[in-house]
Amino acid sequence: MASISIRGMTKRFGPTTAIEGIDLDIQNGEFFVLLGPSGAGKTTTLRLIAGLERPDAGQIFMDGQDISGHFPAARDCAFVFQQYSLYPHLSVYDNIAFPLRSPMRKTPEAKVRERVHEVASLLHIESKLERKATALSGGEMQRVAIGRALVRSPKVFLMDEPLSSLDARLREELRVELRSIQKRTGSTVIYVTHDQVEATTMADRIGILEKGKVQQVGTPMEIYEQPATLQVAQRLGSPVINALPADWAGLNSPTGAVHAAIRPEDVQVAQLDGALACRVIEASLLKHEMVVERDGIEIHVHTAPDAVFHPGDTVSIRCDSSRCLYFDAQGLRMNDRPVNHASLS
Ligand SMILES: Nc1ncnc2c1ncn2[C@@H]1O[C@H](COP(=O)(O)OP(=O)(O)OP(=O)(O)O)[C@@H](O)[C@H]1O
Repeated sequence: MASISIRGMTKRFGPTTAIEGIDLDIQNGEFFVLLGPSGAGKTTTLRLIAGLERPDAGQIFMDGQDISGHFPAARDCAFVFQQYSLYPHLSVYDNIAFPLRSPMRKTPEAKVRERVHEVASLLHIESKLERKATALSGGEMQRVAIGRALVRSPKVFLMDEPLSSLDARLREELRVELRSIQKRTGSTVIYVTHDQVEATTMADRIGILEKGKVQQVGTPMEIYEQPATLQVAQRLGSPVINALPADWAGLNSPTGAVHAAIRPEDVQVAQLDGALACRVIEASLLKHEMVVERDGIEIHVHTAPDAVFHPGDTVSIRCDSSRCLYFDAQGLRMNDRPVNHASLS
C-alpha cells in the first residue's frame, strides 16, 4: 500500500493534450475514483502512474519518493484493464497464479495455491479454476482478470473501467465486492469510470477530470453538494441538475449570476407562496420523477410516491432559493448552501 502524488503532469499525443498540468494526491488506503467523460484523460493518467506512458512534464511520487523515472515493474502497481486480458491457453487457476510465479516473485507453489483459492473464493469463481480462460462468460473472465490483480499485494491497484463490460446485475454485485475487498485489505485503489453511480457508491474521494484538467477533488457528498463549477454540478446526480437562466421567473438570483441550478429533489411541487404554474411533459410513476415546462424551459422534479400526474396537467412548483446553486459567466459557483445529508443516500 502506498500514497501517490502527481505534480504538474502533462501528456501530449502529437497535437492532442491528453493531460494538462494536473496535481493529485491520493492517500494510502484510499479508494480514489477518477470520473470524467470520454476523452477526459482518465486512462492516460492511470497509464502515467503505472509507467506505461512517459509524461512530457511533471513528476509522480509514491510514498514521497519520486518514481517518475522508474520502469513499470519497479512501481509495483497492479493494473486491471477495461477488457479482460487473460492468457487464453491457460486455466483460470494458472491465469490467477501467473503474477505470483513471475521470476521476480518466485512464490512457493503451496503459497500460490493458498492465495489462488483465497482470491477465487472472494470472487466466487472457485468452481471454475480448472477451466480454460476462454470457456468462461464475459463476467467470469473479468472476475479472473480482477483476481489476477488481487492475488498479490501491490503498492497500488489501478483499475480502468473494470466493470464496464458486465451486465447491470453483475456490475452491481462486483461493485460491492470490490469495495468490501478494498476496505478489508486497506489497499490503495485508483479507479477510472465515467459512471457516476460507480463513482458515488465506491469512492472515498472523487477527482473530476474534464478535458485533461482536474476540476474538483472531494468526497462524493462534497462534490454533489458544493460543486466548484456548473460542469461539475452536471456530472453527479440523476436526473441531471436543472440549470436555469438566473433571471428565470420566480428565482431570486444574486447579482452577477448567469445560471441558477437546482437538483430535482429540491424543487417543491405544491401550492405554496411564490409557486409557479408549469405544464407536465413527462411523468414516470415508477421512478417518482417528472419533467415540467414553463417559458420553454424544462425542469426535472421528484414527486411524492402517492402523487399521480399526467402529461398536460398543470402543476405548481417552487425553487427554494436556499437550495439553488448560482454560477457566474465562467460557470464558477458563487454561493455556499447548507449540506443536505439525505440527498446522496
Ligand atoms: N496513444 C494515443 N495516441 C494518440 N492520442 C491518444 C492516445 N491515447 C490517448 N489519446 C488521446 O488523449 C485524450 C485522452 O484520452 P484518454 O484515453 O486518457 O481519455 P479517457 O478519459 O480515458 O477516455 P475514455 O473514457 O473514452 O476511455 C483523447 O483525446 C485521446 O484521443
